[in-house]
Amino acid sequence: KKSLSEGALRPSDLLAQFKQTEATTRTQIWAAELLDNTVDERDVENLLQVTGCSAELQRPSCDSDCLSERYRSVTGECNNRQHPRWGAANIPYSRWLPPEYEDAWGTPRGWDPAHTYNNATLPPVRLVSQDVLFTHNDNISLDSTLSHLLVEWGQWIDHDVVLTPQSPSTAAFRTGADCTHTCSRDTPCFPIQIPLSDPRYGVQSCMPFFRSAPSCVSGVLSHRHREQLNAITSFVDASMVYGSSTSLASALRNHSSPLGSMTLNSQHSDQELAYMPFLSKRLKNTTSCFQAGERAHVHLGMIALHTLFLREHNRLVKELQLLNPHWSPDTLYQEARKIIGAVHQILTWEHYLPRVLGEGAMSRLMPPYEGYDPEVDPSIANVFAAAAFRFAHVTVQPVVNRLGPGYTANSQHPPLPLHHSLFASWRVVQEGGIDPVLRGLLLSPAKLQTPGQMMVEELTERLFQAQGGMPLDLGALNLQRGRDHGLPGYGSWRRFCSLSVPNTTSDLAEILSNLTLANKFQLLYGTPHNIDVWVGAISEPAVPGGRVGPLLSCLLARQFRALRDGDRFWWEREGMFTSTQRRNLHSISLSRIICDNSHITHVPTDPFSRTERPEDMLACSHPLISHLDLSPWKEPDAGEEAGKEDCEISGSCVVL
Ligand code: HEM
Ligand SMILES: [Ca+2]
Repeated sequence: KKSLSEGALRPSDLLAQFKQTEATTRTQIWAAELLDNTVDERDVENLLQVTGCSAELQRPSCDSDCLSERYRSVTGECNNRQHPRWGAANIPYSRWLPPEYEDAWGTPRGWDPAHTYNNATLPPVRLVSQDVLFTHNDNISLDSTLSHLLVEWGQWIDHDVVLTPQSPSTAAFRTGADCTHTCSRDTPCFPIQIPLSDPRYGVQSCMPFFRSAPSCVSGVLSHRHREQLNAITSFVDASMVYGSSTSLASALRNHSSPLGSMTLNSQHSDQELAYMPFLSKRLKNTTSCFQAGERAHVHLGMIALHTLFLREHNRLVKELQLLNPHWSPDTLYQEARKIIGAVHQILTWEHYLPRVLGEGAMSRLMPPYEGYDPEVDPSIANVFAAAAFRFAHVTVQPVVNRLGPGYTANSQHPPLPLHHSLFASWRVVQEGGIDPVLRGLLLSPAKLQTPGQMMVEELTERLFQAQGGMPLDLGALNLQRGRDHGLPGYGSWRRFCSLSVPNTTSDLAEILSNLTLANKFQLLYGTPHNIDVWVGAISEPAVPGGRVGPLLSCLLARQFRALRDGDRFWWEREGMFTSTQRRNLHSISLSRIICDNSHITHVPTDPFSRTERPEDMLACSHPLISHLDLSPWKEPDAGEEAGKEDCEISGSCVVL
């Protein structure tokens, strides 16, 4: 706690930590960066052979035994047998539209402030953030029907499907300038200029920004432009719990457990319930951080969900072992992982997406499941990672509410400004465990996105401030990231989605149903075509029953549909689960998972809906908070395990 107040880490260090990747990814991006800075084509050929790029560029070989039919690989490789890298960790994002960089190769949009697009220059991103996004913390409207847990679920799923590594170099390649200090654009530094009108002007001349690392395919001569990389599996497979690399998955497992359990924290517990283990390496000068498959310690909401699912895994393996005492630790681990993966797909598609997209858009853009389609590429699209799925940044509350038993305020864990909840594992350990955070998420409403109330100042003015140093601005980062990735402007994406393309301010005012906002955009950008896609998309009024406009519903639905139809291990696919197992899984609820893995005794029937009063919560024993009945997982006596042995040894397959 003490060291946190000493200003030990700068906000940009924390952002780098936020994007921390594993050794496999790091080797690959170092190699890709080396390639990116190699001028001689013959050297490129040689480097491709010898550097960490070979892992990305070679085709993996896929097993065809029955285990590979039954369980996903950790890395996502071979999910699609014809295209074994589709959806896997450490592959480039797919492109739905070709990139529009400032040059043919990969210079970000807005690199040269005088460069024109459609006869207009691009405004500094910080100016857009100040003029369009900035909202005082107390000037927000609350969502009348959705809980803040729904918002957190979005970020949780984001951590399942997207992780863009930033450049591992901290100094400019050409000049050696330190990216955290320089105001010159020199790759990988792409600093965010502070405009004259900015309250920060005079205090700070630039906000540091590191470009996302290039992927190795950028070095392949036939490819011809820069691509960014996804370090984790794109599938909704709970990779943030289990890891996206075999080494991390193995490190997170307790190998001495006969149950196939996950490793737990050996130093602390939450009134007898487990915590995640600590990272073996500490961030410089800070208290310990939790470790999981992915970004476990970034803020209290994520820590709570990570802890919940870690406990749920260990609860499931125990139950499964009681039903099938003959199962090996590996089988128990894999079966629990498979159930947890299915739970994530069900909660996301059945409970989360309909609220975000609205029932109408959901049924139009996400028709009923018709089976696995090996022609569908489930890889994450660049525009989804760098823009579309960031929509929920404008629905985040500025305060993290923490509540005691009975959903009452408690001085041991008071409400926290959001920036005090980031990188604060110690608060969970020292201030009451995960229960107060979960209760806060269940009882707090989401922030409502409105044209005059976009992103709270906790995020635009105080991001990663806790440790001192000049804070970052999440709105500016999102915009700069889109330019760094060469995302085409708003108009191109409207066209891509077969929506009308605004040419004038009045066209835009009609689409946005807001003349003031359209005028602001006109002043900033000069033309609707150039509006950065993220800010244009979040400015559209929501579709009926949803929380995003038409452009976002198109982009989000397209991605989630591909994640469903292109996943060979989709939970509803014939043969994945028996029909009784499927039926039981379908009735799972996040409230039940909270009841089973915390000390919380009362929960809402529907935890993504807003609950106004603690009295509206139901006791965990209430029949509406239904249990997941695991009896269909019981195998008919010993014969089946023999089948599993067969499966592992001879490759013959037994349907569970
Ligand atoms: C407490 C709330 C949140 C904080 C503090 C936060 C913070 C951040 C930060 C610092 C980044 C990296 C920005 C960059 O350098 O480009 C980021 C990226 C992102 N965020 Fe959030 N976020 C929050 C909530 C959410 C939610 C609710 C969602 C979605 C529903 C979301 C989706 C994303 C996505 C998709 C990315 C891109 C990730 C990547 O490419 O690696 N975030 N967020
Ligand atoms: Ca995943």
